[in-house]
Amino acid sequence: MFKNKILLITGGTGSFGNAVLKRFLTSDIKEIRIFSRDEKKQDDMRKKYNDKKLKFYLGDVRDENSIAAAMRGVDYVFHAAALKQVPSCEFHPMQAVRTNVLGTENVLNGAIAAGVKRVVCLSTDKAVYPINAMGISKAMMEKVMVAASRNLEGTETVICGTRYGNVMASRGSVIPLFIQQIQQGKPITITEPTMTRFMMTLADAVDLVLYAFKHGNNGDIFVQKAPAATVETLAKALFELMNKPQHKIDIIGSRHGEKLYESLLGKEERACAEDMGDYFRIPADARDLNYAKFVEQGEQRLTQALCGEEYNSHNTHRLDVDGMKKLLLKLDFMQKISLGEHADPEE
Ligand SMILES: O=c1ccn([C@@H]2O[C@H](COP(=O)(O)OP(=O)(O)O[C@H]3O[C@H](CO)[C@H](O)[C@H](O)[C@H]3O)[C@@H](O)[C@H]2O)c(=O)[nH]1
Repeated sequence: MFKNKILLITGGTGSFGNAVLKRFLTSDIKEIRIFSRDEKKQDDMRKKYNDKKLKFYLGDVRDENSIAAAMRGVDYVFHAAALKQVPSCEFHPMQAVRTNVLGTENVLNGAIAAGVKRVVCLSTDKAVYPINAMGISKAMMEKVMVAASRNLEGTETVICGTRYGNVMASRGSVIPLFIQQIQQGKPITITEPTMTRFMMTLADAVDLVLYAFKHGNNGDIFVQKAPAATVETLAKALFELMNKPQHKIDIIGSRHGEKLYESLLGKEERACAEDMGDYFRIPADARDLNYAKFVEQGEQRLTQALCGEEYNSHNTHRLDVDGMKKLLLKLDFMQKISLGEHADPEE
């Protein structure tokens, strides 16, 4: 199916890039281009995979020229390059704008100019009703993506997106942190016990992007249905899996730009979203910029949406401690930890 095809992954040295390319390396794809600004990680990947299908492109999504060079001949793009850390974006919001918003514009322009067939842009639940700079910049990224998708008549390009929640056990996230604290005999630091987060594995995130890749129409955003848990439930599940039921907890209060729960679909979006079983598809609003529709006429369906319910980590399926343990044990990382072995966070 991928014979003679070339895939470009922006931000390809990150955990998503590593996970997705493992799936493609075993396909009949001709070439996978890893585009990133991290020379050291590229070098590590080159050695680790040692595969002729992999080509490395040093560049930055902020730099159009570097994108143009990498895009030549490309068929598909997964756009994963982003500044993702909430705290650092909070202190440097213009850096988030440059990479997440303007960088996306550059990637899309480059892809359209090069005649790329499909582009999937990766977004996050933090882009829904955003309150922090990272989420705001990703919400703008989605708007840039949807707007670009409206101007593709006469081209071969399809541009769509995905939104996913926290990736369980990703580097720097709460699961490896709690595990380290437990292993070191230190109290675990809970921000707010009732705070909920969607629980997704890295494999789920890759599946979602591949689903969007196969099924996406111009301007669609795909969301995976996922369970959620409170931080307290997560902590108890880890205590039980690590045989430390009485481990001490410190409550530290929430951090910069944090929400009590995350939303994967706003209520306005949920009313328009198509339920596809494991996924929701949010189609782009197909109306044109006819001002009368916005100002004088309105639309019944959208008015109803204002009274609807969003899809968030408080109202999705809620995991109890046993459910959380089961999900955690799906991760190789967690299986090793529960056996007392060393394990690195999910790549
Ligand atoms: O010491 C801690 C750290 C976190 N948490 C809580 O654990 C949950 C998850 O925290 P993470 O830090 O794992 O994830 P966040 O939801 O805060 O978001 C993180 O993951 C995102 C991607 O999903 C981005 O990378 C973001 O920058 C990064 O902060 C949150 O409720 C948080 O308050 C604690 O209770 N104690």
